[in-house]
Amino acid sequence: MEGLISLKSSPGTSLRSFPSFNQPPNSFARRFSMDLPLRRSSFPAIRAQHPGTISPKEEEEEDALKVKEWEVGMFQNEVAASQGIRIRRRPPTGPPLHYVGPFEFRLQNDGNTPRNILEEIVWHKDTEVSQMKERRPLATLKKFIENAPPTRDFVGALKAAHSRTGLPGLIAEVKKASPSRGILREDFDPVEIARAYEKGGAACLSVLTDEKFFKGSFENLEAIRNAGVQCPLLCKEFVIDAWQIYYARIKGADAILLIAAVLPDLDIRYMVKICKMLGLAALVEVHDEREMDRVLGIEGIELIGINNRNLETFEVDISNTKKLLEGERGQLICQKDIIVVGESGLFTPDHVGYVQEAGVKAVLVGESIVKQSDPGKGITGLFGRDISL
Ligand SMILES: O=C(O)c1ccccc1NCC(=O)[C@H](O)[C@H](O)COP(=O)(O)O
Repeated sequence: MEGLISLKSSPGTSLRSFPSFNQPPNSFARRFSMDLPLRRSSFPAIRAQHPGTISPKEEEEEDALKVKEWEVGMFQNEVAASQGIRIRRRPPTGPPLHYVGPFEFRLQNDGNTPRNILEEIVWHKDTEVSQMKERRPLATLKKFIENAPPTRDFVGALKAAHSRTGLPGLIAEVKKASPSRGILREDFDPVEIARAYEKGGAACLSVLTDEKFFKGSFENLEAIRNAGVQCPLLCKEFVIDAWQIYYARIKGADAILLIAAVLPDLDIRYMVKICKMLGLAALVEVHDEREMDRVLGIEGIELIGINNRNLETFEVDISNTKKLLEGERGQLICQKDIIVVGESGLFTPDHVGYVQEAGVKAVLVGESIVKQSDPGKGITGLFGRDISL
């Protein structure tokens, strides 16, 4: 457990028992992680419609639910840590003071400061997603899905491009900015860039939907889909909740990213199943051997991305792809017929050749092509030849 929690009773009050965070994770955590946000969402809505109609008892219930939700966050952190995941799902300081009633609540650890950029993104995402869920509950999303156009075959498009060109199939990224590089392109028109990529021979596109850190959006994803771009689309998000997968499907995604550095095994298993149910491909991203071994232990994975960028330090090293595909891991990947995508830091035909030699059948590239005045020609530069033919 991260640090110590001290609960001091205020004068004249007795100390209520507070659940231990070291209880084994069980259905409790799962139940709350799925149901709670939906139940919570009704409270603010009711309050908005009927101001002043929430009784003290209901308010107490709402607070109790928020406390439970915070406990779940702590469970999730513990489960994740046991799998070597360093990213904590939520800040360790817990719910605001009034949620714990009469107690003074303090954490004696490193407080609310994220340890690295990935953790900062995840903490922000947690707040963002709960707000989005309140505005559009899952039940509403499910209705939209019934009328959504069918998904396109993301993995099939990569395989077809690889067989056609003899080169890794390209997932070209529509990326305006990044935490490590800042703004990559000032005159950023997502649809124009997507069309240029398609014309340049990209098999699939990756569209960043995170607004705060990457200046992307779900509107960009939707606009590209509605513009008639044929390449299947990857929703490049920081998924922490199954709700986001449903939302991505509605906004036109054909595939979605799941990051092993953020998601415990059980979440990956569960989310991969949801993706299948919705007709989406899941690109499960790993960065080190431990993450690769965890993901290889999960049934039903068709697509693994090896990120050459360490998302905690920004360090990029393309030899990471080779390292993770050597020996038994590479053999197991072949046996399981998994397509591997080499991600990040690819700028030249030599780089592409290097990761292809290591065993990838696809590459995911952003910076080197999005920065070119004609991103389609950027693709020709990246591969050393025109791959649209
Ligand atoms: O790109 C970043 O700075 C970054 C920081 C923190 C988390 C994720 C980040 N990038 C996501 C990606 O991995 C890349 O957008 C993608 O692989 C393309 O990389 P590149 O070709 O190097 O732009």
